[in-house]
Amino acid sequence: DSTIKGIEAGEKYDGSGLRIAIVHARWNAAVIKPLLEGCVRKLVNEYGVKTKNIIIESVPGSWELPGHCQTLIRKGYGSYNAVIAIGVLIKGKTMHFEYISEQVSSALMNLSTETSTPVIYGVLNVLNDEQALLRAGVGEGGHNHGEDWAAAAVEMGIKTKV
Ligand SMILES: O=Nc1c(NC[C@H](O)[C@H](O)[C@H](O)CO)[nH]c(=O)[nH]c1=O
Repeated sequence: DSTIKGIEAGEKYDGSGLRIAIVHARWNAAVIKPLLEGCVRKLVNEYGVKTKNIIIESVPGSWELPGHCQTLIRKGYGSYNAVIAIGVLIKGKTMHFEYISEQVSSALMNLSTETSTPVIYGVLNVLNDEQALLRAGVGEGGHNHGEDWAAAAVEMGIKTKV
């Protein structure tokens, strides 16, 4: 899968010295659960990040992700090497999806560029449940994007470590 090769190109990263925060929404919990599990499993088993250095917090929905990531970065005084924001936006019958998705995406990007902490974009923007579950590794031919976000967090956490 080119996504995996693209993210994991380069040397094997040692995440044992990293401290990573994961902020996840609770909306669409059936998809959030495998994404979160896949992400943590990859951090620990593949990159050696210590479980005591993985801080996991939840927020009601994706709309709350940027604000809480900012709070953790500010409260942590730069002690997180990376923050992973996980959310699942599923298009409904209204324009709600577009308004949330657009704002959340740019807010997370701004947070990443305005602070010295890499903010990994772990928000699925999909049209239906089936698309969401496949991207959480559930179902035939699925791939768990939570694993990719873990790889990106470790790489960027190491590259920005002072
Ligand atoms: O509407 N759909 C979704 C959603 N709405 C709630 C929103 O993020 C926020 O929590 C509330 O508006 C309160 O501020 N949040 C999601 O993560 N996924 C969705 O698919």
